[in-house]
Amino acid sequence: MRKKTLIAPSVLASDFSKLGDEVEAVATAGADWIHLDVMDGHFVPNITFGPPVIKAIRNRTKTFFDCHLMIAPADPYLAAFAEAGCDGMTVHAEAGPHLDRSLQTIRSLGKKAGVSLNPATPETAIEYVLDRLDLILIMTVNPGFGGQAFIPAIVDKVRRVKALIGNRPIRIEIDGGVSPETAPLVTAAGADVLVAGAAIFKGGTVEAYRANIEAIRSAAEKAAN
Ligand SMILES: O=C(CO)[C@H](O)[C@H](O)COP(=O)(O)O
Repeated sequence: MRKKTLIAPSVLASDFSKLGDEVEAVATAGADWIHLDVMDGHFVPNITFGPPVIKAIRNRTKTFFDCHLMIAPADPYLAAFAEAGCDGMTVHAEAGPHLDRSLQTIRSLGKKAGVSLNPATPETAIEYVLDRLDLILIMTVNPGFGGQAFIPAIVDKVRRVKALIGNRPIRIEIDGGVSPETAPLVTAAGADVLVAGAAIFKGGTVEAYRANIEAIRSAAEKAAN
């Protein structure tokens, strides 16, 4: 049965001077998950935040914290992110030589395990770890910055990943340049979790965030496959 499309606002586009308020606002506005972009200035050319900041905002909502770890190496920090309050942790297939071990560690910490693929990484990189996965995050921009243009060529990868996972209960998440215009392209191809930053964090009020979330959700659901 088709899964309901989940909308995960990316806090990268929020006002960091009031991060707790922003997280609470999008949760109130109907976000299904909160997407937390962790960047290390090494795996990606930008630096954001780590476990102490996640821990500080954890008590602002019970909404699922979807933690996207754009860091290398990831393994030494997984326990700290789990302790800080991440509900799911996604590591990059390109971030280290021991992806299978990273995924086993995430599940052993009692968290949902995800893997992310950069635009240039083929889906074959995850063929042998499918049974360790709860989520596959397909990047539709090169990671590091919000507000970039969606890369249309990646829609074909979404279709291939959907075919690769077969009947496994793995969610397919899209991150980068998601808007009411691009969302239908990826849900038609099989995606069921949409991360969006710039398209949601505009307007600055709960009402505006609700309208932005619903615009993506409604466009996505009409095309969902
Ligand atoms: O992971 C990211 C960048 O590495 C962001 O989550 C992503 O780019 C979302 O931002 P936007 O919707 O503004 O493109």
